[in-house]
Amino acid sequence: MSADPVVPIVAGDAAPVDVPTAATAGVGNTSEVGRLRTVLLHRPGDELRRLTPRNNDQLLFDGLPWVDRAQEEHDEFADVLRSRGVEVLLLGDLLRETIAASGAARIQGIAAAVSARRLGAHLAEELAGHLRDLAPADLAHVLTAGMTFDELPETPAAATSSLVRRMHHGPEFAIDPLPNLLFTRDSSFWIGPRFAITSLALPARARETSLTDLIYAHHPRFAGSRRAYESRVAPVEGGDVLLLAPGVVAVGVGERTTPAGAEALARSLFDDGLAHTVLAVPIEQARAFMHLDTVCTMVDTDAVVMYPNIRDTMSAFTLRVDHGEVSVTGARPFVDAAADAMGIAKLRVIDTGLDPVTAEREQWDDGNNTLAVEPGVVVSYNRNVETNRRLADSGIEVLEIEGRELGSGRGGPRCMSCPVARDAS
Ligand SMILES: NC(=O)NCCC[C@H](N)C(=O)O
Repeated sequence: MSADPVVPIVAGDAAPVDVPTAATAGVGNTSEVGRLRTVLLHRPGDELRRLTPRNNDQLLFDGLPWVDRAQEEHDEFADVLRSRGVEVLLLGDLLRETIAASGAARIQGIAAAVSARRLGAHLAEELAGHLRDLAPADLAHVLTAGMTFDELPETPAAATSSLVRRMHHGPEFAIDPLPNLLFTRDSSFWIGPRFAITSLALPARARETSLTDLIYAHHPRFAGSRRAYESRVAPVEGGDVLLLAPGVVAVGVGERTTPAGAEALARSLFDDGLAHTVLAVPIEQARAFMHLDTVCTMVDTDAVVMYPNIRDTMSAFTLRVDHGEVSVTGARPFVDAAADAMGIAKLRVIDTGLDPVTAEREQWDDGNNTLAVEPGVVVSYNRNVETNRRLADSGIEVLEIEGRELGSGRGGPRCMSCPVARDAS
């Protein structure tokens, strides 16, 4: 496998490091706002049709989306990105192609989905055998939408010899669906020329990474790409990871990413020369603030939009490496720590000036969860009228999309996108 070519970077007051550039054409990402070239989305499918009033909380949705309408909204989102010259990769397509191209990927996906703990060894083996024979599109469907006991293949032996099958109710899941695949931001991210497979904190999402993992490992599109961050020990979710500038990474620590996860990620990025500074940003352990990108996203090379109600309290610990030793300093105000690490005089916080109640409502509806397609141009849900108006008043171009149904999963444009390639900003 080829080594990553390197370019020296110096940012802020940190020691210069060599940050690798892309070794594989069409991948690589060192910024939140550089012109977006390629992005990974997931068009929501039948996995959303699995949501019921009985399981939506556990599956991390706040309601039951109208699925056809959610798909239309998602198509509009993808079209807005395409209209800006962005190549849109769809996870469902990549999954199908990967399974078609690689027997190892097929086995890997099945192994992660079929649990002997739930099904018992006998039924698990039988189901795995059935899945191994499915056409790629059908297997991809099972891996994303899951399978109920009612949908298990009929075999004479299973009807008589599987207690598990006899005792489970038909609509229960033999394989859980993955409705949160929609939020491609969280299960992987690209940093420099490499992809990182994250480690998702909650059981409802844990299996998502088995799919991103097999796609990056086996899809021909990513041949030659190398992995960053191998640790599965502690949770790290992509929504908590912001690439503030080349070599400077902010990591939210709260409901999902833990201190151990942030530290493991930092050490791994330092070891691979992918970062010289990591800012660990404490965020409240609450559903409304589940990831750093629910309260703060970059809208320009030196500007963020931030939930006003935390603006004065957001802080950061600074992690750096010097001669092989990691040092942790702070905590100090996030904007100051970020500006120093980025080597800029000031990190601008767009002044949305909203009253606390409007701010709280629009934060809940992902008003601060913008996706930049180039510096100063972001995608946002249209329902966040006041936040979007303030962004526009500050010179940020806002490309509005409908999020009435998509928003029921509690994620906005940044959550629903995993940039694979951006220009340097
Ligand atoms: N980066 C993000 O904030 N992603 C949104 C994830 C929403 C999903 N329903 C979850 O609770 O994990």
